[in-house]
Amino acid sequence: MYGAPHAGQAKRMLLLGSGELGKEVVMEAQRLGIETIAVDRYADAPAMQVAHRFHVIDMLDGEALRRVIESERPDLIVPEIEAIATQTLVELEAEGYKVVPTANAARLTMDREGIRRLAAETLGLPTARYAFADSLDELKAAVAEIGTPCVIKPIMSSSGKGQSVCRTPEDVEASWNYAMEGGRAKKTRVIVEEFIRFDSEITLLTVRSVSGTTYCAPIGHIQKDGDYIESWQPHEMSEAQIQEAQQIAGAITEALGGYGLYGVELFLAPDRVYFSEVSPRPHDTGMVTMATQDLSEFALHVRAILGFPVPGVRLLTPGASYTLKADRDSRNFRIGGLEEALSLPNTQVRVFGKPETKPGRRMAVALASAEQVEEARARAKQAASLLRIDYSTGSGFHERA
Ligand SMILES: Nc1ncnc2c1ncn2[C@@H]1O[C@H](COP(=O)(O)OP(=O)(O)OP(=O)(O)O)[C@@H](O)[C@H]1O
Ligand SMILES: NCC(=O)N[C@@H]1O[C@H](COP(=O)([O-])[O-])[C@@H](O)[C@H]1O
Ligand SMILES: [Mg+2]
Repeated sequence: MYGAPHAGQAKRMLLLGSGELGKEVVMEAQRLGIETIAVDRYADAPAMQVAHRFHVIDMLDGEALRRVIESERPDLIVPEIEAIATQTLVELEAEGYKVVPTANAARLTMDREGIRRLAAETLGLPTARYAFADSLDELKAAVAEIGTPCVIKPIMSSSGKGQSVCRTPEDVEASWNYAMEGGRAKKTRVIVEEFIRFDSEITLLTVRSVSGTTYCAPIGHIQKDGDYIESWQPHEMSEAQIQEAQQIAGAITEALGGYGLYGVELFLAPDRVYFSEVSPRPHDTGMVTMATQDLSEFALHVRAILGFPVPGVRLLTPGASYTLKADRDSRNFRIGGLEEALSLPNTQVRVFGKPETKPGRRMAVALASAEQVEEARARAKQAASLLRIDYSTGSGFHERA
């Protein structure tokens, strides 16, 4: 039981990170009458535009994080990105705050080392071979140990930022420099991973709730430069592969605990399924569920974290998503082509409302459903290709249509 938003007995949810995924979480929470507070490092972030109120802080600053949380006293703290002062979340949880799914899950997934060591060393799950390095010299030694090609990533980054494939020992320095520019936190540590030649890769959305653990139909996806551009559901897999994937997802999510939706990333290789990483929150490739499932990944997350039942998830139709990305820096742009994109049957568009473009920044996504996955993929791709970003060289003032 809880009261109305803004009333004394409201249930308050505070999001740490306010991107496109958080925006949908806020909207789903509001459907259940929750008071929502969005936090991020910049103003006008997508979730801030739909939340009851917002705060702009550096979420890696533990003191600033504590101040905001103590001033809002939320019932639920919902991490939406990785780069947060997670040690402060661990302390706040010990003081009685509820962190979703748990503060430890946020802490372990914040850097690639925590989650990789848990998966590979504690749980014995199959992963790419890996090593860590804190300097260029250490990286050279790590690459020699793992061999080339290998993938080099800052331990704290997401959406492929700072990630590169190192094909020969001569590439190591360029990979190191790229990682140093791309990491989100001021950390110099990187992970080197064996390059896995997989047939395909999937996200297995896994929901932990009072009703137990439920798996969504597998989502296939394609990544470019470490960031997703296209996803579809269901991804065709053998029964044996599905069993293997669910076993891995069950093991890692049980170890992280709590209630909520997890996005478990897996590589499907001819000989086995590899664990790659896991988000203790809705996943970008899972945006497709807005077009395919009775409950989207966002609705599922909200239900689970509020302690409500999730008796099951139904896949209503095959579907696909395709992203629209910017290619340059601008604060003065317009997104167009919705008339054309939406003229395609069974197509939807989400425009995130980010105030600024950057090279590679995801600004919108096209969603489509169809009787067959391939048809949905073609339709989502076509819809996204009809969307466009116009970069005005005009006055710098917002133009109002
Ligand atoms: N060891 C590997 N072998 C082969 N490909 C890899 C490897 N590691 C990563 N990749 C490719 O790069 C993509 C992004 O890697 P990863 O998920 O680790 O990065 P990320 O920055 O955490 O991305 P996101 O935040 O979008 O999940 C993977 O989905 C996969 O396509
Ligand atoms: N792969 C993780 C992911 O997709 N996260 C989503 O992107 C936002 C950051 O976008 P930005 O970098 O464009 O601000 C995050 O806030 C989250 O919604
Ligand atoms: Mg990933």
